[in-house]
Amino acid sequence: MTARALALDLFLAVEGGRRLQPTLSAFLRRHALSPEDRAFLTHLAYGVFRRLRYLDHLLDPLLPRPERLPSRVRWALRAGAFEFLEGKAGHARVHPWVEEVKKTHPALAGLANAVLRRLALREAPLAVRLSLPDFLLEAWEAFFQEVEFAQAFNEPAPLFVTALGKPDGAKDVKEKGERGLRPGPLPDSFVWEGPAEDFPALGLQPQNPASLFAAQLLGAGPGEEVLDLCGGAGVKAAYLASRGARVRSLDVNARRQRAGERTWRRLGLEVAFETRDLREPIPYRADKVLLDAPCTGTGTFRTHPEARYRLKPEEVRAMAALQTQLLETAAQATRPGGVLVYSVCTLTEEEGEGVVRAFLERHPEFVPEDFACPLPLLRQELGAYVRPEGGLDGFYYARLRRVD
Ligand SMILES: C[S@@+](CC[C@H](N)C(=O)[O-])C[C@H]1O[C@@H](n2cnc3c(N)ncnc32)[C@H](O)[C@@H]1O
Repeated sequence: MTARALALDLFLAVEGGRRLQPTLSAFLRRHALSPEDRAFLTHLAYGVFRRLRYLDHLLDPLLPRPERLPSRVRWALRAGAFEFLEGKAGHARVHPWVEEVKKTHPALAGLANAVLRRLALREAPLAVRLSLPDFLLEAWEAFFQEVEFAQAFNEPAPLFVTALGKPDGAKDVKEKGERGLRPGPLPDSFVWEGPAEDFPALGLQPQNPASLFAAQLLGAGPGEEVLDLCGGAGVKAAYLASRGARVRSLDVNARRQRAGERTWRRLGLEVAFETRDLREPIPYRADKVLLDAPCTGTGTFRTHPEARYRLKPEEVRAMAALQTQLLETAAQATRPGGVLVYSVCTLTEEEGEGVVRAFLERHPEFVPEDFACPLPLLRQELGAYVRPEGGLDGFYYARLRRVD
């Protein structure tokens, strides 16, 4: 099977509701592709979904009824249009996609050929050029007073890894420099320049620096007790444990927790996992509490490009309501004098400052603390929003101290 045929299968699977990243990983595991084909399939998959709205904008005027075209043919045209945007020469991009169309819809091969040859750049509104939902771009313009940062969601990112293992793991990793590691934007964060490896065997964990900073912001020292709420597979918990904290990680998803537990055990890290729905109060208290809440994920549109076409405005409100409930549990679990860090990998006002502002009005026993963030920021007023540039995910953090 050609990489192009696999790409079309992948596009159809994602159109059918599957998530791009795990589906692509499964395809790469299942099919024996050459390194060049693996790279091509990956590039095509992310590229097409990152530019989908603009690709349709280029194609639609050339198609009498785009919505009536068989899906597989439409995806072949989108992929051909993506290669056009990338500047690939006509013969190298048109013929292979026409051949793919011929295999399943021979009667449409002529149309595909004509459309791919006639492609031309067209003016488009900003949301179309960036392939983002109108409502989100409007909200960002109003809240951040700019939207240029969103261009970065369509650019590839380096692979960031965090050094785990012993508290001096970063030093060990620097000594492994010959493997192609260079320093990232935070302590213990590195850029991995080689092909993917068995990272836990190297004491490394793939992790975006913006995600790592949420754990670092907690400021948990060796021996300190930490509650990691909505801990998932415990990526942040593992980092905190590697720095000597005693971590209890709670999440409603037992499957995720089991996967994390296996990984962290290999690294010799101890994290106490417990499965709980955190909309209910919990019987634990700690001086350091991290709530890395579920969210709409708009800050991770680079790695989950399909999510932008699925997001509905009402989901932002629904997530903010859930985050508000989870924050109540986190507040109860924070001891007087303790620190509560709230983080989300999204850039909406409602799920960031909105949730925290309403929380502070209900809870005068908490005050927001200023903090320095070494990552580039979009806004720092009540908490901070990370600018998603240079491969960083967009994140929001607030650091709250319980002062009663
Ligand atoms: C942003 S992810 C957490 C990622 C994790 N902290 C990490 O660093 O890998 C949000 C998590 O919230 C969990 N979650 C969603 N609703 C929940 C609930 N009602 N109670 C507990 N956990 C919940 C999800 O299962 C998911 O793992």
